[in-house]
Amino acid sequence: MNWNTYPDRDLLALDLADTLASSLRNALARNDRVSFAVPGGTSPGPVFDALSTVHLDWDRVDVMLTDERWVPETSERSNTALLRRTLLTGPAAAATLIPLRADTATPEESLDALSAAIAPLLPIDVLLVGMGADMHTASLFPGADRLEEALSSHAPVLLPMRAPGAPEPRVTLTAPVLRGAMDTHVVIMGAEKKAAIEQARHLTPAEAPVSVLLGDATIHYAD
Ligand SMILES: O=C1O[C@H](COP(=O)(O)O)[C@@H](O)[C@H](O)[C@H]1O
Repeated sequence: MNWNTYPDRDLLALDLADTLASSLRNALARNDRVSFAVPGGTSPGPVFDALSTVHLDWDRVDVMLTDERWVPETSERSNTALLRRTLLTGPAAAATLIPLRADTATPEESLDALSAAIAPLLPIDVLLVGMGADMHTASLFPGADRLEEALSSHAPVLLPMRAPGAPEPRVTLTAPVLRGAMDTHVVIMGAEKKAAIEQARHLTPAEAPVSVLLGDATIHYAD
């Protein structure tokens, strides 16, 4: 894995937005349409703010989340709402959002329809993921009920996930989908996450799910 360490979080956001824009442009030069998978949570907002202002052929970009919490968009925990607020605005509003949430009581009821929309867009051209201090990435949490299935090389595109560390059910892209991305970036902030990601390399995927995609990834870090 390669490290990019930034003097502060503002510079990280600007520089990472620039890096992602270059990667998207390169992919757009090769393909009619490009898939771009992004995390939710607290870390990526400023990156999305910066990236949303960049001019590129957003109308040829399919944007999807790496994972979603099974909450309505009115919830402050909705990753989709974060995306609409921060990334899918300005020039980037021309991108197509591929939903990871539908209006059913459980993720299981919508899984087939959500998966069918994602499958034709694989492999992911440009992937940005976040990571929790517990070394989860997307919604691949240590101790989650379907983690073993999601880490398998035969895993389906998308799985529901429930975990002790997650207050609501989730849906998540699985390990083979994340690992198959053409260009992978990880955004982390704070010393606790830096120590966690360094430790993750020496642990099993079940203990440290983020380790499955660190091989070719670039880590973007600021304190
Ligand atoms: O719950 C989630 O957590 C991770 C990490 O989020 P952060 O708030 O620690 O930055 C995130 O990557 C994932 O997409 C999200 O659903």
